[in-house]
Amino acid sequence: MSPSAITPPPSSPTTSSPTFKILIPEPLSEEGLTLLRSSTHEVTYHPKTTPETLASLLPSYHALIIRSETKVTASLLSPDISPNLRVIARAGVGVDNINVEAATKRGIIVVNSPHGNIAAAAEHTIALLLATARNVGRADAGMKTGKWERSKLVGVEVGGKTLGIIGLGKVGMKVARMATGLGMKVLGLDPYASPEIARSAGVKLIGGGGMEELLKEVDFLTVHTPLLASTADMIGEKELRLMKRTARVLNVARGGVYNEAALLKALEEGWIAGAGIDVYTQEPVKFDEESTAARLARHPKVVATPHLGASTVEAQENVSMDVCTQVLEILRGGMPTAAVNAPLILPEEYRRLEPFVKLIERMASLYTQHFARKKPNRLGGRRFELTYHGALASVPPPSTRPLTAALIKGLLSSISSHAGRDVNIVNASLIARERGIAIDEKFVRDNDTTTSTSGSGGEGGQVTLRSLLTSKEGNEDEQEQEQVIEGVVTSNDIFISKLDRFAGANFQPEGTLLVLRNYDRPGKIGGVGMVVGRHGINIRFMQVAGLSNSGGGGGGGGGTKRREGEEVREKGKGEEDSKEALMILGVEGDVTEEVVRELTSQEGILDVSLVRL
Ligand SMILES: NC(=O)c1ccc[n+]([C@@H]2O[C@H](COP(=O)([O-])OP(=O)(O)OC[C@H]3O[C@@H](n4cnc5c(N)ncnc54)[C@H](O)[C@@H]3O)[C@@H](O)[C@H]2O)c1
Ligand SMILES: O=C(O)[C@H](O)COP(=O)(O)O
Repeated sequence: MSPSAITPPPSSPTTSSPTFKILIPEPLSEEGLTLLRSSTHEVTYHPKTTPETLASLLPSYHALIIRSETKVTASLLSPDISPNLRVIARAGVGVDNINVEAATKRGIIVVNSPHGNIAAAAEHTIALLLATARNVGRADAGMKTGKWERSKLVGVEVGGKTLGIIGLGKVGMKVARMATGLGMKVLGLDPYASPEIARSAGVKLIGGGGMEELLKEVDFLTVHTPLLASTADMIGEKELRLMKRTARVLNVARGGVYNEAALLKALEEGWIAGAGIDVYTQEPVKFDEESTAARLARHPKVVATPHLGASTVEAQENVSMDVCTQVLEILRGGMPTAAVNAPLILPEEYRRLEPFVKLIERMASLYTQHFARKKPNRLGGRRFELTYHGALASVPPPSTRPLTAALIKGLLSSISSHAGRDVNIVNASLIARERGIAIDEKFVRDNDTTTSTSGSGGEGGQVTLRSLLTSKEGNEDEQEQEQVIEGVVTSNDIFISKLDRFAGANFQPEGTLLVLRNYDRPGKIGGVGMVVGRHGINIRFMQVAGLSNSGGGGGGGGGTKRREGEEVREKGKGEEDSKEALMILGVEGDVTEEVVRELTSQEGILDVSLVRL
């Protein structure tokens, strides 16, 4: 995945391997732990951390990997308790134990493993279905205490019976397919389910408002929705009273989708025949407190398991690898594959956007370091326009959020005044709004620009970053009114093709660059070479860009405009000397302030920017 997509280490060069701190306060499969330990990061694995210990540990951690028992509350997510937290990873599906809204406000990415334990959860549902139908729990408990009970434990068959499934998502659909395989008739209720997919799995989808119809008809009921405000207590007394007295219910979703008190009453008073329960409103269930959850778990008509839906070797390996991979990716500035609080970007779509993300981030960082270095606070009050040409314009992506997030990140990464927060896909637009940075995007389908990316195999393209002042301030330099950078993606590389009024050079935006604006006269290159050589700095490459014909913004083009102080230095030179050029040097070595000062004082050098990308 991306080497440099969204969240950089704090003020560290992109080439180094930073060390972050990762905390795992719950059991996690060894595969992911091994992956984490093979990285440069510091991994703390304390699988039995109490909430109090968690609060005391969190301040120094950048990543938190949890399962269902750790409650990540708004207070744990306050900046004083978790100031460094960048990512919360849920090694599983349900994120109802994480205050996702509080995380989003702080730009903390929440990721999960949406597929890793689906088969396990569906199989466990079927296990509870059969166990409930055939009294497997009670029979086993009896045998353990020496009881040979047969007549008391006569069960029912599931073949030919009707199963109602509320929530036809990943787990629900898998349960449906398994149930039809057992010869069951399946009714489904899910306002968002696709009728075609349901039909293909042999499910009869009940239309909106069909809950009553479904409850009256089913012999078994299973719920597979997430726990949300809209699904909490979805099956309560009213619903349970509608069911057949012989019906059995299953919960492998979340404690709370059935009202536990109503369920207990239904079992005690015989409105239904039994239940298979894996999840509870109180976890772990406190048996000594005789809570409703404990009474349900102990009830003779209940087959109870202690939240084992995802507890298979295979599922735990899957979720562990899924989230650990994502955590490492996020910590190195890349994109997660399953972020809960970021737009869904399919891996193939992200692969397509990745070089553009990298290009735009570098263009924006170049912008800040070249144009705004003397007045970084001037980023606010500017409008940034991203114009996409070529492949991105011909087939626009479903979401450009990675691109605009890369813009904000690039603009702000070289100045550390964005309230200590990392910029990422989750919080980029919020940070931009706070800083008064406006962003526009345009797609231009012009054949000319695609030809400029020849060799790109159709996946290349050009991006123009144009920055405009939203309000003209009294003493604003005319050259600051509109500033332009153009960049190009070819199949393998990214280049800057135009910087301000200067084009004709194609340089790779990486490493340390010296950008010198000079009068286009002989001898300049030699003078610059002497200065950097004297300071032991190697020149990796050198490119010269001339004034572009179009002018391209930057104060109206033409190239004859001088900035304050320039005329004094150039006094006495002829008019032909005033034509400007841009020299871009890729350098290696310690470029100090002194080097920049010396270069600036060279005759005919108008301006020097030191850019680190
Ligand atoms: N017991 C376990 O160990 C275990 C393991 C895995 C998943 N789960 C739980 O299973 C649940 C489902 O997981 P999933 O991966 O299938 O999720 P999913 O997002 O793929 O599916 C959820 C489905 O619920 C539907 N839904 C939402 N509100 C609804 C409503 N009011 N009425 C009917 N349908 C509604 C959605 O449209 C969606 O199709 C989650 O709560 C998850 O935490 C539990
Ligand atoms: O939502 C889930 O993925 C399951 O409930 C699994 O929870 P667990 O990771 O605590 O087993």
